[in-house]
Amino acid sequence: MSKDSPHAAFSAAERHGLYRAIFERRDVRSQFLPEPIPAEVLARLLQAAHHAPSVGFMQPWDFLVIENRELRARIQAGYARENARAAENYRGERAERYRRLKLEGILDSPVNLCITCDRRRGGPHVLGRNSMPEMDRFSTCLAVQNLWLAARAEGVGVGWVSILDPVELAELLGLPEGVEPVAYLCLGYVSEFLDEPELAAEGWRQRLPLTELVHGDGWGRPLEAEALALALEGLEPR
Ligand SMILES: Cc1cc2c(cc1C)N(C[C@H](O)[C@H](O)[C@H](O)COP(=O)(O)O)c1[nH]c(=O)[nH]c(=O)c1N2
Repeated sequence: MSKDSPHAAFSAAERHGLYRAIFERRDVRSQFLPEPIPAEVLARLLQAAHHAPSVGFMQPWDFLVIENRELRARIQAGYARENARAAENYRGERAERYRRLKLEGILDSPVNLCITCDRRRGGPHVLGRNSMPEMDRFSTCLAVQNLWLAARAEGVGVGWVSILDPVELAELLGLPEGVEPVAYLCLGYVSEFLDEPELAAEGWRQRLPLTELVHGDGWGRPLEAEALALALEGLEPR
């Protein structure tokens, strides 16, 4: 343990770097640059993803690195169809606003990555998955987040596209039975990382106050720990 890191904490500079990645990570759709991501950088991102926690150490993920433009164009066509369907959920001004949002960068980014969940991995009895079988999907999401944060530290933007028919996507990617697409991601360097989520900047939805989301000994009960309540109120707005 080093002198400036009691209780095995990181140094102040290291902590700063980690929190920077967390607070400055963005979902990127509009700011992709076409230049390729060097193989060493992409390899580091995949390694970060592979070091995510997983239920029973199941490691249910696989990573499909998708470069072929023709395949990506077919995936984007599926997006366009699904997005038109999604737009029908809105009326009037909200519908107009929805149609103006750019919600994918499938062809603008130099590479796409599909992170899948192999529900069969580790056999029928995975430690920790007996009562909550969905834990494999949640584990896969943690791999996504590891990659997303590491990418921010590397200056690489990531955009998650979920406006896709999972059955069609699985077919296009030749996924075997029992393997599901969890995250379809667009990756590339960017012209800028926005200061706030694009949906907030576009006036679609704002970040909720954290103080309203932290409860005490039960839903809706106030925090017993007064010091924590005060500390939450004292946080700098982000
Ligand atoms: C599971 C999941 C699925 C999606 C997303 C995220 C996640 C976690 N997001 C990105 C989402 O809109 C974004 O994370 C929030 O708006 C917050 O912005 P930042 O990520 O903080 O920039 C997203 N964005 C988008 O433009 N098209 C999409 O289909 C999706 N799908």
